[in-house]
Amino acid sequence: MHYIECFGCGDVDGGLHMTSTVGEEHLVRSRFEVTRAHQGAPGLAHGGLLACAFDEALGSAAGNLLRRPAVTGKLETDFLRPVPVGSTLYIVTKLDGVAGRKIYVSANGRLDAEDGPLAVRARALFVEVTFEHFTSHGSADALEKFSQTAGRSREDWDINP
Ligand SMILES: CCCCCCCC(=O)SCCNC(=O)CCNC(=O)[C@H](O)C(C)(C)COP(=O)(O)OP(=O)(O)OC[C@H]1O[C@@H](n2cnc3c(N)ncnc32)[C@H](O)[C@@H]1OP(=O)(O)O
Repeated sequence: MHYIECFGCGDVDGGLHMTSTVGEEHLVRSRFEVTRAHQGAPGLAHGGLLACAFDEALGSAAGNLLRRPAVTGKLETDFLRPVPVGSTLYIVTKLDGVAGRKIYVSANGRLDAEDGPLAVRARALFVEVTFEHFTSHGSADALEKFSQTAGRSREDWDINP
C-alpha cells in the first residue's frame, strides 16, 4: 500500500522517496538513493536509515505480493559494507513464507548495481492486521488518507509504482 505521507515511499521532504516494483519470480525490486541527508558518519549512510529503507522494501513486498495490510513485527539487519553518500542501494526482496497472519520476508541490498557488492542483508516478520489497526491506533480517517495519491485514480491507490 502506498501512502503519500509515508517516510519511506511518500512525497515527504527529507523522506527516503523509495519506489518498489514487482518483477520476475515474484521478487520485489526497490531502490534507495543515499544522500547527505541520510548520513551517520561523514560521507556514510546512517545504519538506522538503512534499516528504515529495508523496512520499506520488505513491507512493500509483503503488502504488494499478498495485497494484505501488514505491519513490521520484527526486523533484523546485517550491515556488511559501508554505504557511501551518493551510492544507490539495489534491494531485492523475496517472500519466504506465510503462517497464519505471519509474513516472512528477506532482502539483499547491493551497491550501485543489481549485481554490485552485497552491502546490507535484512529479514523481517510482518503481521497481517485489519484496517482497524490504522484507524484505532493512528488516524480515524486513515482509509481516506491511504487513498490520497496525488493524480492517481482510485483503482491503483494500493500499488507503490
Ligand atoms: C499498510 C502500510 C503500512 C506500511 C508500514 C511500513 C512498515 C512499518 O513501519 S509498520 C510500523 C512499525 N510496526 C508497528 O508499529 C507494529 C506494532 N506492533 C503491533 O501493533 C502488534 O504487536 C502486532 C500487530 C505486530 C501484533 O499484535 P497482535 O495483532 O496482537 O498479534 P499477536 O497475536 O501478538 O501476534 C501474531 C503472531 O505474530 C507473532 N509475533 C508478533 N510480533 C512478533 C515479534 N516481534 N517477534 C516474533 N513473533 C512475533 C506472535 O507470536 C503471533 O504468532 P502466532 O500466530 O504463532 O501465535
